[in-house]
Amino acid sequence: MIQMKNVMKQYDNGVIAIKDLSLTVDPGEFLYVIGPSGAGKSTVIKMLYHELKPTSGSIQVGKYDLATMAPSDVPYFRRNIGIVFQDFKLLPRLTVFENVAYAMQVVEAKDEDIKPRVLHVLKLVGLEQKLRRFPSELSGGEQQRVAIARAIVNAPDVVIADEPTGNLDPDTSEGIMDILERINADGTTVIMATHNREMVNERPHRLLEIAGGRLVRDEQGGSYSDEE
Ligand SMILES: Nc1ncnc2c1ncn2[C@@H]1O[C@H](COP(=O)(O)OP(=O)(O)OP(=O)(O)O)[C@@H](O)[C@H]1O
Repeated sequence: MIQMKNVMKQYDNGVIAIKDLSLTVDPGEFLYVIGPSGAGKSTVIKMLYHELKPTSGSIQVGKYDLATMAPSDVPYFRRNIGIVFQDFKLLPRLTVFENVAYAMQVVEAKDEDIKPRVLHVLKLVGLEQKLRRFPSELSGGEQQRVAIARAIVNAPDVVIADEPTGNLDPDTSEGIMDILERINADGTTVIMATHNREMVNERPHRLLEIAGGRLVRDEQGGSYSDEE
């Protein structure tokens, strides 16, 4: 379902962030991407959702070849991928309900489908009581729940999360992980970059470690020790 082959990424300033990365992810996997600061984790994540293009090599996500995808295909590709950021990136002037509904409106979902689906995913993340709140009236954990609801509202095959618990305290992070694992248990592939050692060790999943722009470890249920 996801295949990266000999991917290299060089930024305009000459920095080679990813040197030669090959990787296959099967449908329904839960994958952590770990590594020290500057290792290239965000670069990989951004290439997977086509925010960045590889300088060379190929990336296949579902039926899309991201190196050659026509611009007109990008919205269709994005529909099938949910993205969660460390800083939530909610629209501040929209309510909880509207933030999630907006993700369906941009892919031109039918009006009559939007309300029931948005209510369903907000219930799934435990926010059915806060539909009319604005992001500024929510805790960080609640904002991240809205962001996850938004990421899954179009029923994507893949959810990609870049440090989703990076701004949250340990208890709140547990709640976010519970939700991501529940989504994964329903069949959605989850790919998550993280620095959170405890989380990785307490909830073992496939572990990819990147260092200096290369994949240095790919291990099912691997642990993340202090030396890394
Ligand atoms: N827009 C950019 N332009 C130039 N260089 C960049 C850019 N973004 C990242 N880099 C460089 O690419 C390398 C990899 O960065 P990346 O953000 O992918 O690392 P990371 O593993 O996600 O780090 P962190 O854990 O700190 O978020 C670093 O050397 C970084 O300085």
